[in-house]
Amino acid sequence: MATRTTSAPRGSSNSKSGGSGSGRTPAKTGRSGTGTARGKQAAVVEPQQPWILRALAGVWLGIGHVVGAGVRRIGHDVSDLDPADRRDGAALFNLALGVFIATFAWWGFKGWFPDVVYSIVNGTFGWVSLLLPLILFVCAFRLFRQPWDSRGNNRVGIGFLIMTFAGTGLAHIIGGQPTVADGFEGLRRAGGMLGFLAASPLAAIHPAVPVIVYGALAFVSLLIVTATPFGAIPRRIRGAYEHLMGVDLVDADAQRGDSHDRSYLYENEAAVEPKKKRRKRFFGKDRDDDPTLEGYVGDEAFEHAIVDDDAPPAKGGPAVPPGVRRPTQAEIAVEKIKAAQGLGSPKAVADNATEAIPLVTPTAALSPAVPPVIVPSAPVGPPPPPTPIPQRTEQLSLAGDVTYTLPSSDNLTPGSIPKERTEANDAVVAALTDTLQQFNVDATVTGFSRGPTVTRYEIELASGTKVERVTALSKNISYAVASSDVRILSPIPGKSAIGIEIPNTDRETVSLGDVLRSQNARRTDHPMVMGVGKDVEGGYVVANLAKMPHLLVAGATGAGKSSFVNSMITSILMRATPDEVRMVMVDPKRVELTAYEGVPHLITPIITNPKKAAEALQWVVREMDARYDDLANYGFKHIDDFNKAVRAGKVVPPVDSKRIIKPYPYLLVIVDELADLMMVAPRDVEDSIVRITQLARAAGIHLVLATQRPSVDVVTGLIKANVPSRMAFATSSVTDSRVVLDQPGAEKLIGQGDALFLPMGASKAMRVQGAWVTESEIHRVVEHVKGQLKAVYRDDVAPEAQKKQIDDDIGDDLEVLLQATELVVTTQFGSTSMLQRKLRVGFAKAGRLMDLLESRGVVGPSEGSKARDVLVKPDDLAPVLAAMKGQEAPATPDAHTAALSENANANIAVGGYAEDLVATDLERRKQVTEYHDGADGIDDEDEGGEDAWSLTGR
Ligand SMILES: Nc1ncnc2c1ncn2[C@@H]1O[C@H](COP(=O)(O)OP(=O)(O)OP(=O)(O)O)[C@@H](O)[C@H]1O
Repeated sequence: MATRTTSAPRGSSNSKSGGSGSGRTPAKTGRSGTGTARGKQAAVVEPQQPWILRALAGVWLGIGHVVGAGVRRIGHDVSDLDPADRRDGAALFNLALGVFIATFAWWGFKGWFPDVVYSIVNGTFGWVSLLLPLILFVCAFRLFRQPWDSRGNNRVGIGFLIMTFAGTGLAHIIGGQPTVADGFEGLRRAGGMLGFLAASPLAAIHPAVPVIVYGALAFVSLLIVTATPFGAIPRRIRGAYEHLMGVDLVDADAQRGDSHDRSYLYENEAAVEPKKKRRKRFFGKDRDDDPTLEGYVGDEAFEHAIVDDDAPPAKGGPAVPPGVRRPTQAEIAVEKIKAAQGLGSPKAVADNATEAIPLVTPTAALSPAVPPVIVPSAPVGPPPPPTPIPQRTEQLSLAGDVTYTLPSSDNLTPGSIPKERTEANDAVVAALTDTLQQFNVDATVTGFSRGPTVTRYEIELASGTKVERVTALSKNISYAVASSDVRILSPIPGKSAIGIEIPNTDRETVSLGDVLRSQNARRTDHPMVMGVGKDVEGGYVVANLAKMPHLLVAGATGAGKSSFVNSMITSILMRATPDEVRMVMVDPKRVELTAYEGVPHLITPIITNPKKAAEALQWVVREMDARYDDLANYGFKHIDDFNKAVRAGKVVPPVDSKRIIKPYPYLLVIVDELADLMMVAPRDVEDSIVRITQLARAAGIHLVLATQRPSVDVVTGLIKANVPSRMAFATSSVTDSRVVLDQPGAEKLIGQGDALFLPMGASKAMRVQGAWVTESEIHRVVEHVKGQLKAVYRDDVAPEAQKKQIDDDIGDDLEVLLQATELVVTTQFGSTSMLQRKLRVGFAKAGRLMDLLESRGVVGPSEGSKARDVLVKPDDLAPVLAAMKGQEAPATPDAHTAALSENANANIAVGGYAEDLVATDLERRKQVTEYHDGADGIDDEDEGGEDAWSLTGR
């Protein structure tokens, strides 16, 4: 692409970023560590080494830095290299070794030590050892000047190795193929021992074979060292000719403008580049430092598998008069967009911009003269019209001929029209491009998609630019856009681009009504579908709770959990009848879910007591077992199949059973603060949750667990392993984010409904802005559903749930206190020692029980060693016991009768329910629970193959 060929010079960018440190991750990190900090450490001698070694290393490095500073100033000055990138120690070693070999190989120095080394080097490589100093000098030069270019350095090193090997083979043939038997002198004058070993086996076939093989290998090694692909050889030869003869063939061609390579030169204004630079390029010298080399077709072939396929001007295109520069692709692109903007048609602008964006050069994009040609990647449309959600007539007749209408969508008000692009976005684009430019990162902002809370800006890198160079800038970007909540996605899933998510200074609220009226929400009438919110691209996100199948919602206080839970419950109330979905709500905070008290979808009053909540979870386990028994007895794998068969009349109870089999509704269990439950009964709660989550999917039972304390003692490993879908709102620490999502990210969210949604099966979390539903909307919906049906609660879910809490001072002693009361009242004898004996408790406990009895008015005050007066008559025992249990009054059979008749009046089938009141747990397992009112409601068609979540169009 032109963006790449015409990008800012890599060499210069690297050289200029020196000193910043954060401007890039050094190339050597691939080998030696993770970035600048590590690079800096690498220059420091390990502390455990003896001081003498540290001192020597320090001296060596000091000399290396001095020599390196000089070498970096030769020619094109690269002395502002980042200190963390330097590899002066290694470079100095190459240089010193080269000088040392040159002393005897080139300058004939004598002495025992040079003689020994000479024998080794010359005996190994023959006369090729004459080239070794040169090779080492080149390596040292590269290491001093381009230490960050590890790939380039490796390439040159490998090229030289092959060249040396091939050279010794050829030298062996040229030197007359001496053998070991002829003595070492002969080998030294040829290719040394290495040449002998390399060439003699091939020469045994035919003397021409090693010449051909090593000749070819030497040629290839030359191409590798100079980074010349085969296709670029003619150009290099032409460059050599030009250099030798002083003719500027390249310019002449460029003016004709009819070749691929020449087109590049037009784009890079290379037609006017000084000859000196082109000469450098030909010799492969400084190619990484030479701005004109960037993108030179084929130059990078050894380093980059993908060769740029930029569209050059067509062959034989219109000639450009000498002296007139052909417009670059980028300029053409910008002109196109300008023209489209002139038309005033947003579509034309978008079309042309889409076409043009890939062609915009960084220079064009960064130039203040040219406005950033950036459009939202996915143009955002207006919210769905507030048309009513279609009524689902087939599901609305409840058992007993009750007509139930779902709440009208008018109850949920439409949100504001989302904006595609605002001034705030333009300001951020300018700040981003400016930051990239300042740090010489060869990348460009190619587009953005504006979501309600954050906008994701897309950055494309030029060929050869490391992703880390952008990610390392995260703090600078935060600084530039004045936001601490910058999140970098590398890459954006499914795109070769880096995403930078930056909060909108002008954020928008996502109305639940809009989400539920969106296309995807309308496409299915599955009763468990909820409106989640909007993603970063502005698409509506809806999710099927039945497919999740269990969800963990976590986030710091005030991050938006309760609002999410409200949206979820309201979605269910808007879309499902009580026959389709029943709910158990646990709200230890006591305030969050009170608005839903009395909705007919509840099977028990909202549970606020954590102890009762733990019991309710155990009830859910029993309910699940009962459903499983039914599935097993009738041979079904999923409750949906069972329900289908029931509706088709294919499920017949045993002849002697009075049971009426009805479809099971989905059961949604919502816990608004898991931490409170885990505090009172961690083991029981965890056991129940794990059992439910492992099995409940097939039974149509789904859990939603919300917590503001996503620590490991609340969201234990076992719970996590079994709750596959996660919704993370802003967390207070990265640790919390890891607990919820197994990855960081949630700590960077900005609260107020900003969330990362990781549904089951998704590998990457999706950023969404949660749907928002106001209290008055909730009130309207709840009034509608309550106005049609009264809630019919089961007693056995959380028997004490609707009753008063036991007094704190009784604590865990309720059972024994009841026994003591019974004992004292029936015997009318208030003695502590009697309690000790009869209840088998210690003196201290018996004394405490007596104090409790006194505080409840059962006995009088202590009278020394005498027994206390008993103030309650045996006839009044029952109300006293009830009061101690926290009950208003003892439950009477009449209360049940009244409830049952009320249900009957509401035409709800209560047969199963009445039976359950008398059934023991054991019997229940056999008989199968039928707390539900009998429904014919789950529309199974909608479930096939549908994902747990999906994005809609707008
Ligand atoms: N989806 C949303 N859209 C807009 N604003 C929201 C959204 N969700 C939450 N907020 C804002 O954030 C505030 C706090 O949200 P919420 O009460 O849901 O937080 P929470 O996580 O439940 O906190 P806590 O744990 O203390 O109850 C809300 O009062 C509202 O102003």
